[in-house]
Amino acid sequence: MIRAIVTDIEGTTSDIRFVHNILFPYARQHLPDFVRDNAQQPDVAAALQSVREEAGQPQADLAGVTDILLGFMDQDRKSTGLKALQGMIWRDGYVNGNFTGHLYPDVLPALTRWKAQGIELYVYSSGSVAAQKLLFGYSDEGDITGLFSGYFDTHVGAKREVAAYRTIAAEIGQPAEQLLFLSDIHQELDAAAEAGWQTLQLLRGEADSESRHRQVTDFFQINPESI
Ligand SMILES: CSCCC(=O)C(=O)COP(=O)(O)O
Ligand SMILES: [Mg+2]
Repeated sequence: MIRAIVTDIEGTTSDIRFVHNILFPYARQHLPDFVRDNAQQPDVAAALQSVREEAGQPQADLAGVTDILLGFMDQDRKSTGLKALQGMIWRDGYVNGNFTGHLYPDVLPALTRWKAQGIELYVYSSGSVAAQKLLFGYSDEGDITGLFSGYFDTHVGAKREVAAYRTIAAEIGQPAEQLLFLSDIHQELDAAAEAGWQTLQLLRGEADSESRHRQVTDFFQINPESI
């Protein structure tokens, strides 16, 4: 019996093209000014220092750390410091109405149904918890953050690491076999399965013949009672 569902965002609840064609370019465009204007704020300073350490350049000046961040963006590196800064930059974009968080049309009805069935809903994304709350708070369907009982980001570990799923299970407080992870990336599902979780792969685009996980093309095909 599934007690909680944990969902990925990019490629699962939301179109990869929204993240890569809207969010990432917005963050890239505003990053230099944001770093220059906010570097003294404690949360920004902490994220910048984390990026410097991750790059092995603890003394990098603001121009240097900005270059490091632009390089991390080019690599789509799931850096906790970069992700924190992206979330801070996206806030203005959401609040000013430049964009809303993309949701596939099947997502809200399914989440609402599962919640009504007594299943707790959580998010696990490489995007920071703040960025997750913005995407769902300013979504195409309005503020749907009330559906979620909690959010996890790379502070619990990377999404391809088994330990991250053990940590999340402990925080949710349910046995791993009663947790269902939804993701488009089979390597993330491999890690969750190794931690004892149930898994389902969302195929929103291309097929994935290397995957050993059950596959669906939308949330409507998911019945937690039959897993
Ligand atoms: C929170 S929306 C932005 C998502 C993001 O920054 C990202 O890197 C995608 O990560 P995911 O783990 O959702 O695939
Ligand atoms: Mg994904």
